[in-house]
Amino acid sequence: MTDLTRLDAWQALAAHAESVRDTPMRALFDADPDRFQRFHLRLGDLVLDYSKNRLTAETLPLLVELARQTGVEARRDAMFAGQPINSTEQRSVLHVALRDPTDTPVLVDGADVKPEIRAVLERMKAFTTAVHDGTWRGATGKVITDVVNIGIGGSDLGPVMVTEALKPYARPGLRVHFVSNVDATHIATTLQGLDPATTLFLVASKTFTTQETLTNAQTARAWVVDALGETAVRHHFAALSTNAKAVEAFGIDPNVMFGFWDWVGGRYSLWSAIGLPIALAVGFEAFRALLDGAHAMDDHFRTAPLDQNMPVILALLGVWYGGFHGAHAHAVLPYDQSLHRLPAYLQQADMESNGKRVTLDGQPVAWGTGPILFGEPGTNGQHSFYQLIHQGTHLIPCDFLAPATSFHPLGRHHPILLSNVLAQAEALMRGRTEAEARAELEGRGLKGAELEALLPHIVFPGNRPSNTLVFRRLDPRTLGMIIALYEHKIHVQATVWGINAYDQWGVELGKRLAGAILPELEDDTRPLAHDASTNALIGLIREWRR
Ligand SMILES: O=P(O)(O)OC[C@H]1O[C@H](O)[C@H](O)[C@@H](O)[C@@H]1O
Repeated sequence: MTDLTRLDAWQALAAHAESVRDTPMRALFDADPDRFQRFHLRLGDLVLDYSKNRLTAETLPLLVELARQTGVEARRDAMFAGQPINSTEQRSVLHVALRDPTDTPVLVDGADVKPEIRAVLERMKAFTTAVHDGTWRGATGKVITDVVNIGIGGSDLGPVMVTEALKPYARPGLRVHFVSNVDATHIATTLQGLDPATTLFLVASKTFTTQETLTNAQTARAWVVDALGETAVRHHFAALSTNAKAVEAFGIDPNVMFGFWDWVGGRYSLWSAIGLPIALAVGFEAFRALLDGAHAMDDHFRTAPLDQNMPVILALLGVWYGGFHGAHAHAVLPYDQSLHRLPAYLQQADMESNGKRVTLDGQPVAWGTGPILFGEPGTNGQHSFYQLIHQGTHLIPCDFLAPATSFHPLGRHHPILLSNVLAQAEALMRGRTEAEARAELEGRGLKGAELEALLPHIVFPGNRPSNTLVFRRLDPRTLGMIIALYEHKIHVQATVWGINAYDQWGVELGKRLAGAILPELEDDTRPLAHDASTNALIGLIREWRR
């Protein structure tokens, strides 16, 4: 691949960045009352305001030119066409096909994948209905009251985030739980208070080889068998996986195995059979609305011109700050308690996708790739880490998310919440100048040395960028749009940086080494041949648990 930093568009952006370095956003707003009009996009009930960014009239065309020169349109189209863009694994990347309700064929190795997708969705719908209406019962004939999804990473984070976000749509009478960590505390505390006769387990694993998931699933299986006998397994376990053989070996009835395919990446899989816990929690109609929202964003991404394309704009802003303003981190700040797991979900989606150090052709990158992503729901974050975002030495672009309406219109809560999100974005953009700070201190009656001593501490540099996503309400469709927006943002950034967003080799080494250490923890007589630190720590654990 060509060196990104040698592209004309990159060079032009570098020069442009220098020329605008001393132009604060505050001045840009003062000079242009139409700045919001110029720098916002709307898709249905979702508005992206990106006007509080370090953008002049020249910036966006230069960024869009960079997208052109790095082949953003061609690679987007290659993804939608089912080409094997995940080149290290020779796989297509087709989460977009999962939510496309049209009959337009999508070919993988010459075969249309749409009929299989439809068939699995139909089976998920039938199963969801059967659990809800009590046709599907436990081994003793009791209706199911609790569903426990056992999975980790992409087989956990998406469904957890969505079921939390869509709690207002939850079906009464059915509780959905999630167990992911191999730490026994997770499954033990989840099973406390559950009745094996009314509990259904979903074993969610694309590969069905993941150690944490299989360990938890075996524990759950033993818990069921202990209470209800071996024959109960087929009444209390279903599987969401691509690995039919391993599912059968576990003893799960193939009739309740819901399949998906290697062209669905784990962290992009909530739209597949991995979404079954979502459908069980909120009903199949709401799950379908989630898919439809994502599809609306897919259509927008596929067809909107680059300079009016939400995912493209979000992606290019990230490239702008990472490449030309020294930003290494990105904050996602949902002012919606229902989205409290969105940052956790996006940590995997973004960092596992774009935490890469070599280009598609294996050359080390000479530019920054994916940022460190973090966040907390507002207003909790304000009382925690916002200090650093306002006055620290790091530039941290922020995404604020805000629903115009709440499902819990209690007293003044929602206006107070929204006043905070708007104020934070305003404060980051405007800051507080020395003159303003001085006037404030004088107003408080301070003067002389006392005033001068406090003054530098209460100056805010401002000019700190943020995007604000405002939506009417957090319904399934809007949530689908927001998730797809981030998926495509990640895709576009990977294209510009020339990396593969769809593999995750970085998680392998730790797994391999854990495989070597496990027998050493289970048998104290095994000799140790690690580094001095690892040997000493194993020795300490052996000693302390004696
Ligand atoms: O669904 P599974 O095959 O059990 O995989 C679960 C997770 O395993 C690994 O951690 C991968 O890096 C993740 O991308 C994946 O989501």
